[in-house]
Amino acid sequence: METLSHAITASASPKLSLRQNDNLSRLIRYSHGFSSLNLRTVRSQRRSRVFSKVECDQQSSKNNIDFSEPDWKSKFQQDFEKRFNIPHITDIFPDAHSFPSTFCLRMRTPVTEDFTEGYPSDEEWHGYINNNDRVLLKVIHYSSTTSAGAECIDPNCTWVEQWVHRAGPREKIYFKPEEVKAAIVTCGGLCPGLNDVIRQIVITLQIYGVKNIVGIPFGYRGFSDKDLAEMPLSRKVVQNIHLSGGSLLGVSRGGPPVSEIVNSMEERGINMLFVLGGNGTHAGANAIHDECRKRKLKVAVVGVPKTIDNDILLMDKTFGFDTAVEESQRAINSAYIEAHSAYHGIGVVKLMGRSSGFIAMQSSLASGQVDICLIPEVPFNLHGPHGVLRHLKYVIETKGSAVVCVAEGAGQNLVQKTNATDASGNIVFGDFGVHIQQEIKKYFKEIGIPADVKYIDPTYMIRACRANASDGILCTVLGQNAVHGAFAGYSGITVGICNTHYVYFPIPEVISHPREVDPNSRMWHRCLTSTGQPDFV
Ligand SMILES: Nc1ncnc2c1ncn2[C@@H]1O[C@H](COP(=O)(O)OP(=O)(O)OP(=O)(O)O)[C@@H](O)[C@H]1O
Ligand SMILES: O=P(O)(O)OC[C@H]1O[C@](O)(CO)[C@@H](O)[C@@H]1O
Ligand SMILES: [Mg+2]
Repeated sequence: METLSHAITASASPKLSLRQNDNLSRLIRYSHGFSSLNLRTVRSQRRSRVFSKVECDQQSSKNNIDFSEPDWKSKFQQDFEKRFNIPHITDIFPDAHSFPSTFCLRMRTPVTEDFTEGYPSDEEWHGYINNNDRVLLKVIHYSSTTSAGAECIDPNCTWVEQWVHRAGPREKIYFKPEEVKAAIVTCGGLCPGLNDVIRQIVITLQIYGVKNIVGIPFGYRGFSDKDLAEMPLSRKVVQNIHLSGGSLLGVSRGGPPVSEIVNSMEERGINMLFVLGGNGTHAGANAIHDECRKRKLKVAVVGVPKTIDNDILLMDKTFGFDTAVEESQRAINSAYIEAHSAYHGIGVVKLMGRSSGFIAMQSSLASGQVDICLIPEVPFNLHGPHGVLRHLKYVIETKGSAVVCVAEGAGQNLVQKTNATDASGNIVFGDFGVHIQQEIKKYFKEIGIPADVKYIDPTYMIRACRANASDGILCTVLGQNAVHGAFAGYSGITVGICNTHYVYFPIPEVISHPREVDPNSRMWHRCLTSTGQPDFV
């Protein structure tokens, strides 16, 4: 189905200025409420077309939204509620029994006995979340589509409350702890905090009374590779794992088809699966959830979004991102010291972030030492009167040294395509860091100004480390909430932080496309204010 946003971005007029790009991105957001879309397509097309209001109107009618109808807002909200409904076991097992929760913090001792005499509970305790509790997804009321970062639904930017489900322990649970076999799997690239999340999932499962907990080694591959044995997990095993980075279970890209994964889950008797990973992993988790439903299996599949790239939609941030930004400071500071101590020193730092520039933007903001920040979401020229190199010359002439921070995915139109993909099918990028370093050297040679260029690529150092305190807390809450969601009978969901509150999202809504830096957002504008860089097109 061609979605509204898709259609908006579907055709082209090459090379937009930063301001034009801003307009387009604002209007993409403008349509976002109605549809999901493939952002890979949008990103490549986003720079290629200016959007008109007439077209928006045309498209909105295509999507059965007529803003002139007096009740369009309630229709939108009903549609939103449907989209953000979180799948529940009772959807396929209407007669599924629920039980009083075994999760009760008033219990004096952890559950170690069998439940032969019934489940322990404390009727006085009121620490549960009501299933009807909701959290506001958007908290700003923009009065105009021209407001910075405006995310509008209709041309008047009408305030429309959008509610999502609050995460946390429920009073009724849909799994008997003694019948649960829970499995945890970590997929994709490494990310600070994976061990913290594994640890909290295990600890919380045990508090519910689950004894059969296993780790699946090396991502989805662990479901199919007969040489990889599942790892029994307990509080004792995970007690100190958060003190080091990486994943106790190991990670991998690629892996078996979904049907094989579900076959393996059936063979092993897994009825709760916790999946830690990024957008690819979540696409897999959702497919596993669908397959389990197709086979009428009473299984809860719950995701915990993991990515240093911060490219998962709708959440304040993903765990590991803060730590990656913090680690990046060392690279930027080294680049600054090298550049500052050299005659006409230029430090270039390349930071990870496959298709989203969040790490580069936030790291530049945090350091205060960056003069030019280049991210994939904002087009730029290297050469020409408004190009990066001309501005670099100006910085050298006025400040004596400069620091350039580039995101891994920036400037891909300027480097040779690799035509390679990794085991999961992700495109392997050309090395823009090396390219810009060479271009800077060439340019200064050509104009006859000496320049001492130092290139730093910290690569995996920003993610192969232990989570910082703030990520540690985030991981703790997300891990616990993942278990609460599974026991509450939800499946095909993921946990997130939304306006500082914790929520459950249906998986498809957070991965319909990778989240990107909005060039019209206040945060990008703040970054520009901080670096002092101009528009490079
Ligand atoms: N559309 C999909 N359907 C099913 N499985 C998928 C899909 N996309 C990716 N996967 C599987 O998910 C796993 C992880 O995917 P991927 O390597 O893209 O990492 P990711 O979860 O996006 O994390 P990262 O942020 O580190 O890239 C792989 O095992 C891959 O096979
Ligand atoms: O571990 P790999 O496959 O080299 O992955 C690198 C990619 O993973 C990430 O760290 C997370 O998606 C990206 O920033 C980076 O592009
Ligand atoms: Mg990914």
